[in-house]
Amino acid sequence: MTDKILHDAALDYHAHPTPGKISIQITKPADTSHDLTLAYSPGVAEPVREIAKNPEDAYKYTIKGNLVAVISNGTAILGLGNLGPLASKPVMEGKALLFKRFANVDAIDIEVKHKDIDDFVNTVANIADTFGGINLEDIKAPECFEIESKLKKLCSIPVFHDDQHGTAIVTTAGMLNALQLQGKKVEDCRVVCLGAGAAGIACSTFLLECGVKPENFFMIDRHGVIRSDRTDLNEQKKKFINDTGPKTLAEAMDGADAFLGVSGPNLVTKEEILSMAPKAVILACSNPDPEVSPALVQEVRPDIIFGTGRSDYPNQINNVICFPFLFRGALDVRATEINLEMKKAAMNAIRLLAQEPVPEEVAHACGEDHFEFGPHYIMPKPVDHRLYSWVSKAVAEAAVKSGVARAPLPDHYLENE
Ligand SMILES: NC(=O)C1=CN([C@@H]2O[C@H](COP(=O)(O)OP(=O)(O)OC[C@H]3O[C@@H](n4cnc5c(N)ncnc54)[C@H](OP(=O)(O)O)[C@@H]3O)[C@@H](O)[C@H]2O)C=CC1
Ligand SMILES: CC(=O)C(=O)O
Ligand SMILES: [Mg+2]
Repeated sequence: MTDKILHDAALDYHAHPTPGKISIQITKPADTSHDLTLAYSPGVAEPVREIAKNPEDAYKYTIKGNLVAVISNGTAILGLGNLGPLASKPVMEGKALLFKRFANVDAIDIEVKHKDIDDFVNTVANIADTFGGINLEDIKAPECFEIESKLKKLCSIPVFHDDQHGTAIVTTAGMLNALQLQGKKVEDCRVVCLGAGAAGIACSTFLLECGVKPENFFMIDRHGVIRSDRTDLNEQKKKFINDTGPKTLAEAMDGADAFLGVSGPNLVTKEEILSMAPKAVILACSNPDPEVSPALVQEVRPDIIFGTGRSDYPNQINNVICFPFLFRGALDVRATEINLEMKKAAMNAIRLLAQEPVPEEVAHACGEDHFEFGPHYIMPKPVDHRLYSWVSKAVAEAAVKSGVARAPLPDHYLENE
């Protein structure tokens, strides 16, 4: 598809037949005066009184338990930058669409104008009880770290910054699978991460948690490798200081086994790709335009396993493969938070599902005849219905096991055991 055709088709899709991508539907009869007596006055007073006595009853009588707020301030919209809250609305509506389509989670977008971090935090904290969970989205670093940490303390429902943790879960699953296919041991690999923001810091933390050695790991921002001789590092970046040699992206890429891009478009050169180790891995996740073009990598280094954040190339590495299913599991057991155990469970479920035989209908939905675990299929497709049971169940079980569930595992998770 040319850029012009995509531009026109995307605008047409968003504008027609009704503007936007989501709407609200009613779930109870509202046709007769009896229906209205129950739905509104006087009947509605009964659940009001019950919830006033016992706030947990909000889960019983309202949509709360299946409702997620997708909240942004528009400071890091995909890889497009700080374009403000209103411009982020199509992305947030998109996340709501994905929540509903893939995991039957009702989600509503909220775009927040604010003066400072506390203004944003107070706005979100003051409306948090409406929802069963909060998905923070496209909030730039380093503010996102303070925002998430303050909100976690103030809210009794899961607060999850998707660009940090959803991205960390999918990139780690993709990286581990790709390295396995290339016959490389993660603990021996030299890994480069371009991007030290919301996604970069969280992805790097998770990769180190899952076996990458700190001495083999190079994080890079606009000013080069994160090293101790830099005077401009924030506290999160300082955790990734590596003084073993490289100062630039080009130096770090020389001999690297893996590259993770969570930065911006077209930042990696042909020479840098050529200098990577044999059978390397590149996950260029910047949206909508990756750090390096798939065509270039295919042309100069066909031995490299390559993934992007987009759905129109093989190996989509995008947090859509995680967040709908992760929240499904968390909501199903009324988890109070999304902890490390739940994130690891999601990562492993995604990673292992990719190694299973793929139903034909999944391949057909993606315009292909067949998918098989290999260089062009390292991750499950978002349309794979098995993500619902695999990831949600793993997350719910981990929540119960780690003591953050307020409800038992629902029966439907136990049915296939
Ligand atoms: N595929 C997926 O699922 C996801 C992809 N992403 C992508 O990751 C990217 C970053 O998102 P996010 O972390 O939320 O944004 P942030 O604004 O929090 O972080 C951006 C990071 O990228 C670095 N960066 C930007 N431009 C350059 C450059 N020219 N050279 C080197 N480093 C650069 C910044 O460096 P500095 O610190 O010096 O400013 C910063 O560390 C976006 O493109 C986004 O689309 C994000 C989430 C999910
Ligand atoms: C996918 C996503 O969340 C992003 O690019 O910001
Ligand atoms: Mg995002």
